[in-house]
Amino acid sequence: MPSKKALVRRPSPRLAEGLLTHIEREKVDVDLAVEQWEAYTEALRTHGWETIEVDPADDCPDSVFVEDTVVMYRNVALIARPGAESRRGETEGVEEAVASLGCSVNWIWEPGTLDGGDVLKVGDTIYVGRGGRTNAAGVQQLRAVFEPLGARVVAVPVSKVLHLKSAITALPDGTILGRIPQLDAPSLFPRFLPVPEESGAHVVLLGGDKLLIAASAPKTAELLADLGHETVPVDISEFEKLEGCVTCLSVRLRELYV
Ligand SMILES: NC(=O)NCCC[C@H](N)C(=O)O
Repeated sequence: MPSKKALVRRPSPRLAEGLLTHIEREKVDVDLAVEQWEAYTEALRTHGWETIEVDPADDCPDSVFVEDTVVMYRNVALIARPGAESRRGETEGVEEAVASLGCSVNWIWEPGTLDGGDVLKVGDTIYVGRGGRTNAAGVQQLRAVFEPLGARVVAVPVSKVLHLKSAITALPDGTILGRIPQLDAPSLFPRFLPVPEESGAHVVLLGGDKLLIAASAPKTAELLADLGHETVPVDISEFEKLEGCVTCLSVRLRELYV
């Protein structure tokens, strides 16, 4: 059954201590971040999504980036094993949340590591980035869970950005959005639309032609509007300072059977 529920997680008071890999640290305004998070969740609700708050994980600075903790395929959840040890404490609350929604639950086990930000679904194709956070064992375990359900898993090397979805996401028609210089192997993607801004590579599909996009990507928003999409900009500047993007602040559950 189609469903429109989205998991979100309130920012930790320790947000400003979040991990950084590819950018320099800038001061994060935690109060502003909370306001931006409220506006982000409100934008989801305005477009028909029921937001479900996972119990906060205040000791984990990066816990607001809830996308990294679980991968959903239909009603099957795969609990991640974050590549960064400081993020491992984030998964417990998410496991409880998906189990209470009636999802069947699987886990990435040691020695596997996998971050949800490395997983992009386009129809029944699941692209998985093998990079700084997701290792080969994590890729194998993801395959073992989802291929029997009919998914085709395509592994993609990622070395230039934090996660695969830092570099690309997909439009509702499956066109991949991104910037070629950030990709190790752009030819793996069959239909590719280059975007003018780095943060323009990230869209959240809200349903129909509606796309949530960062306010920091106005030229991309214009390009997408010109192609017939309706764009919904949200300011997530404080999360961008921590290598976050619009996708990583929620997990959309589109096919629950309960
Ligand atoms: N999926 C995502 O893009 N997640 C962003 C995570 C940012 C966080 N500071 C981290 O390094 O794990």
